[in-house]
Amino acid sequence: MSFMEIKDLRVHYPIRGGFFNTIVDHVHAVDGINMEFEKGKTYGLVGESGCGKSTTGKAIIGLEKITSGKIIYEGKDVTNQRRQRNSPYNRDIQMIFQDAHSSLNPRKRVQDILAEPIRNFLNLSDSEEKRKINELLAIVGMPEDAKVKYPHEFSGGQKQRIGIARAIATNPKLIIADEPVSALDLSVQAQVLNFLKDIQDELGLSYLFISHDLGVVKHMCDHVSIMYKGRFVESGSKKDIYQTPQHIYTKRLLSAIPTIEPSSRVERKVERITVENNYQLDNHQYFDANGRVYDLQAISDTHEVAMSEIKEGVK
Ligand SMILES: Nc1ncnc2c1ncn2[C@@H]1O[C@H](COP(=O)(O)OP(=O)(O)OP(=O)(O)O)[C@@H](O)[C@H]1O
Repeated sequence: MSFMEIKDLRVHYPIRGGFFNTIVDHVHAVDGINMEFEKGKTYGLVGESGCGKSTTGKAIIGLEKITSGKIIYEGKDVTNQRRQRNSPYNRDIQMIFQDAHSSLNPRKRVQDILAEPIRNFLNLSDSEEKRKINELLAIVGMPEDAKVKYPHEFSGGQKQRIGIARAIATNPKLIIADEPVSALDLSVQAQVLNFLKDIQDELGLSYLFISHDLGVVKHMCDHVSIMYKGRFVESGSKKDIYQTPQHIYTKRLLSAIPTIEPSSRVERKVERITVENNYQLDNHQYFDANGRVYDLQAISDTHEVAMSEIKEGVK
């Protein structure tokens, strides 16, 4: 049973120009997407830079204006309530950002950063608030004395943990995680991802996990939507998307995931020999002796994808 539905969501940004700075066109950043969220599940949103992932997340939480479409939360249309301070929707849907540093107020101590959502949404006494702050720090694995420090006194991974503590302060149902680990070192990435999974089980959270990295999404998500130019080209369970992708764009994205599996490394080497026997057209394409053009990203990976990318070419 889903607790939230996104229906035909569109966010179009006006492009202004001309002498009078009038609207001359629109960027269709999000162009008619549908989603459903169930408790305790993680939903991946994947696609290349500029395809509309962040705009989707921001529109859902209310940081971006929606051009059309609806958000139904627990059976109610909340599309126009998203920006209302202190609404149940604002309490239950939280967000964590790629850049934990700039999302934390540098002038506030950790205890004040964490107290803000608590004061906005939970009616606690001073002593209960202090207890809640200690509890949040313990959940995210930070020592109690962290609360008297400022954000700049922490490492990137620790700052992201503080961002997560702030997001879970209101006991949310859904956390929108926009590239939450892409600014972190690889070893810290794994720690934060595993930690997000642990608290998901403990707190019964759902995530909308936004990333350009299909490897990370595979590790985290139950359901995946592939976004291209504001639309979903394909959506399905993790198994569907990774084992039997249908859309050529999904196949291309999958073929670009680096692999450390020895058998795949041999396959790549064979492909590279094939590439060397062809002629390079530019940085992105090769053509073979018959004048057929291959996409570089595709040809450097599995043969199956390379074949499906063949186009009529110019020799
Ligand atoms: N405020 C804005 N005004 C006009 N266009 C915008 C605005 N914000 C985003 N866009 C455009 O909307 C499109 C989608 O942007 P968005 O940031 O959602 O992409 P993304 O998939 O999250 O990319 P990235 O992974 O690089 O963050 C892009 O073409 C972007 O240039």
